[in-house]
Amino acid sequence: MHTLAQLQAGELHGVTRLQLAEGLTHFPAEIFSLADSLEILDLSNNALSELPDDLHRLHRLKVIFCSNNRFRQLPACLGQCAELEMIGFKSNRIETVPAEALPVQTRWLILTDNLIAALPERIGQLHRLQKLMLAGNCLTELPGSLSQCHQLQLLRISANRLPQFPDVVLDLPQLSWLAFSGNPFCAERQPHDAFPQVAADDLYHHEVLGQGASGVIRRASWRHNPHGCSEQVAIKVFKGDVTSDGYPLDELEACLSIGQHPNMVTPLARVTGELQEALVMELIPADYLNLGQPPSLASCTRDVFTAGQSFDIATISGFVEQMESVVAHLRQCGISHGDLYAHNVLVNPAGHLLFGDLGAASRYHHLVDYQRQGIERMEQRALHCFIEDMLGLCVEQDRHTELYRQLAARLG
Ligand SMILES: Nc1ncnc2c1ncn2[C@@H]1O[C@H](COP(=O)(O)OP(=O)(O)OP(=O)(O)O)[C@@H](O)[C@H]1O
Repeated sequence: MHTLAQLQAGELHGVTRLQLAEGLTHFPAEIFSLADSLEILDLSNNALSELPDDLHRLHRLKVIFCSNNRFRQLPACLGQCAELEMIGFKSNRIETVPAEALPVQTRWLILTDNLIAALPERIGQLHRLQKLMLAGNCLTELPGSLSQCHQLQLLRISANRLPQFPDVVLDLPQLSWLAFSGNPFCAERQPHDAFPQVAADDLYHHEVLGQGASGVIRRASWRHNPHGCSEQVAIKVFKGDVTSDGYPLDELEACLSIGQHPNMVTPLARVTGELQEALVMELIPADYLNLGQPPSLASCTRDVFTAGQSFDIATISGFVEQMESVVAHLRQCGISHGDLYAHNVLVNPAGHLLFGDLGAASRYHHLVDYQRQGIERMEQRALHCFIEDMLGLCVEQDRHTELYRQLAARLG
């Protein structure tokens, strides 16, 4: 994080990345003094509603974040920025997306949590678009031209007003991660009356174990254990706000719909009588570690892995087998995960895998055959990316084994 004072004093000369969050109501003109170096501009968490028309003078600008501001329109000046590839305007009040605001070279467009009712057909000209985040808007349809975005791999359209499943997404040859829950065409959430319920004061809440976009997870133990669950459990208290994957309540709905599988964390009980929804689940032992890290700005739609991380081919084959088994289970439940990534996978030293994060899950059992098949093809593509990533982590001496060849052959 930088300060306006540093910028005005000329202390930031030569920086490639600038981050200012000081309640700004106007774009500070001093930013132009960084034009020869600035590549990433983060003006999130201010009170901006406009950007200067001559923003293109920042001629190296590749990434702009303006989340949590007061924009009502996506600024048209973005379209003039010759190098701009990533645009993030989450949680503004954007109603209008002018065609000219979208640079043709855009790879990653984030418009989550705005008031957008329609997107321009221009979107079809964004031939490099890989990631498109539209959850939490007022969309009633998607532009037909979206079918031209042949590079699109990840799409979020949850929590909108789509009256029917947008068939246009079925034509996207690379689409692998789709989330669409929380639209009028979606199946209604179920009461899940048969699912075990507990009262909030049945539990002691302990330390925070982690924090996802949709809620906070703590260790918990029982004051009163009506269903005879394990003594130590985890509790996720869901936040109310829409996330980039959709509504937290749709995540909860998916958790309550998946039953049990050895490679998923078992949901144990729902907490009733509280203002916020909460779910009690099995506590993941501390020796489980994340298999991958979420994509970087550069990798965009693909996970990144820790330098030096490697596995023998038998372990990798075990990961793939377990992952396939969960995907098949979810398919039987009529749920697409929508975020099948190694960063949502935990593994222990014995090679056991746990697949988590149902934030982007969508129920699709009620859709027609060709739509269901299209959705299953997408999840299959995500599985291929997972296999490809795992093979990339294979130790050198196992790269000529039969097992490696068999897995690689499945990628086609
Ligand atoms: N059952 C559990 N037992 C122990 N720790 C857990 C459990 N569930 C989640 N956690 C911890 O909490 C973190 C957040 O989990 P959660 O599934 O909500 O979000 P995420 O998938 O990591 O993030 P996001 O939803 O933002 O993509 C996990 O990375 C993990 O460290």
